[in-house]
Amino acid sequence: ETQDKPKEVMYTISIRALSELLEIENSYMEHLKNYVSFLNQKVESLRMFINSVKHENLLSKADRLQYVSNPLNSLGLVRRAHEDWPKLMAYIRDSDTAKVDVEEMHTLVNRTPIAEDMQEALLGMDRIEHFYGLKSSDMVKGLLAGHQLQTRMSAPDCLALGDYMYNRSEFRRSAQWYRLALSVFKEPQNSIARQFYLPKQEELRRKFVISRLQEGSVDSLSQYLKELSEDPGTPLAYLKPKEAITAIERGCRGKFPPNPQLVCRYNRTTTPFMRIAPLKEEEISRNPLIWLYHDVIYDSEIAQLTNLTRDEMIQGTTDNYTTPDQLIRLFHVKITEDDGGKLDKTLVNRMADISGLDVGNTTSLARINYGLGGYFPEHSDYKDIRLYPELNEEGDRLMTFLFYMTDVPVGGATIFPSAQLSIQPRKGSALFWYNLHNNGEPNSLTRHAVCPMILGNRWVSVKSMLNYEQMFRKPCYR
Ligand SMILES: O=C(O)CCC(=O)C(=O)O
Ligand SMILES: [Fe+2]
Repeated sequence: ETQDKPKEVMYTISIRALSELLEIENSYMEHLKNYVSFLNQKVESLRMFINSVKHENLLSKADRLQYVSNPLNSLGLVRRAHEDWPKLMAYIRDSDTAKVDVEEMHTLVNRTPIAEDMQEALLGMDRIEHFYGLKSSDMVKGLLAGHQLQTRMSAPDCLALGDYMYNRSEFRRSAQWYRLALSVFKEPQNSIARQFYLPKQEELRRKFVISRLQEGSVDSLSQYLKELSEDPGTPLAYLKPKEAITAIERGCRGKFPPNPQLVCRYNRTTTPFMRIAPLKEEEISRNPLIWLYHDVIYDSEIAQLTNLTRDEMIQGTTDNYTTPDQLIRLFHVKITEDDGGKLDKTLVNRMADISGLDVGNTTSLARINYGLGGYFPEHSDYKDIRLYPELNEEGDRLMTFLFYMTDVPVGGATIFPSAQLSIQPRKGSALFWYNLHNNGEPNSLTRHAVCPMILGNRWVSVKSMLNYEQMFRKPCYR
């Protein structure tokens, strides 16, 4: 436990890092396989030894006396006791090959997630279930928001979620997960899990009933026991009023009205560049002003931008942003300063060409990778100069430019809850919006969020441009 962990210990908050954890598991399994084949050899040798010393028919005292009356038998017996037994004990105890594997496995265990990582993974699953209003019995079967995966959840997974929900006082949900754990646990392929992780079935039943009692009453005990015997797909009754769904949740569930098709055209006019290389441009909204562009970043550029090692990225948290509420981990991020690589400059110049804005000494480019159930709560990219007078020098963040570097098949939309807009990432697209009104005041309709990730590997590249640099370039939109 006390061994030093690597600097960046979280895996769950970026898919890139999770793939590293998978590599670690692969080598763990390699050593475990070696160890098992070593054990097999050992078992084989020991079995041979046992077979060479057969005493089955020496059950009575008379038989035994007869046996040792034979000097060859007695010699063998004494020699085995003197020479073979201690050798066997040493053989059973250790072996250099096994030691190496066991030590390696210890090292790998020390590199694997800390308790926080486990909590983060459970939180991610919690969001997926809650934000999208999914049924736990669907999730167990790999059915996520209408998308069928070839993966099923195990009984220990269900139990972990049950305990997690219970500890967060989500008692209806914990009861559902416990009931699911019970039913998955009965499946034959879970026999190992049964031995390793699961409390007895009775314990799970008890946890279910306690969860129900937390919100219900002892008078209804027989009803809860009846629920327990029902199919785990039957939703449990609400014993507490159901919470209303929030605007963000509605947006993430695809309940916003479809984005109005305002204009879709080839832009040939904003800058001289666009007359040579016209862009597929969609006007998404007039207030706030939002445009979406397609095919503005090449696959080769994306490959280069997303080729980052663990050491190069840091953990992004909400305290770096204007999110009001709780501190949460957002993603892994790499921030390139203004004098960053050649490719960064290319991208920044492209943003300037597309937007017609001067990107001068802009804020830095961030490359971001989201993780399991990764979520960015509602926030603004502007800070509001009236609240932060120190921004007077450079001005607030006039606009935000977002490159989508991957497709996100399920979940992970960028949404503007007040403006009721939702944009699904498409590889190579870019989203661009004004955070401020023409008079420089913040437009609160630009507050935005990222819906919890369900399926995929979400990479974006983001940059903001500051207001005062634009004095001579910003066209006045109305
Ligand atoms: O990932 C996204 O879609 C949005 C990122 C974002 O809002 C930000 O970096 O400020
Ligand atoms: Fe943002």
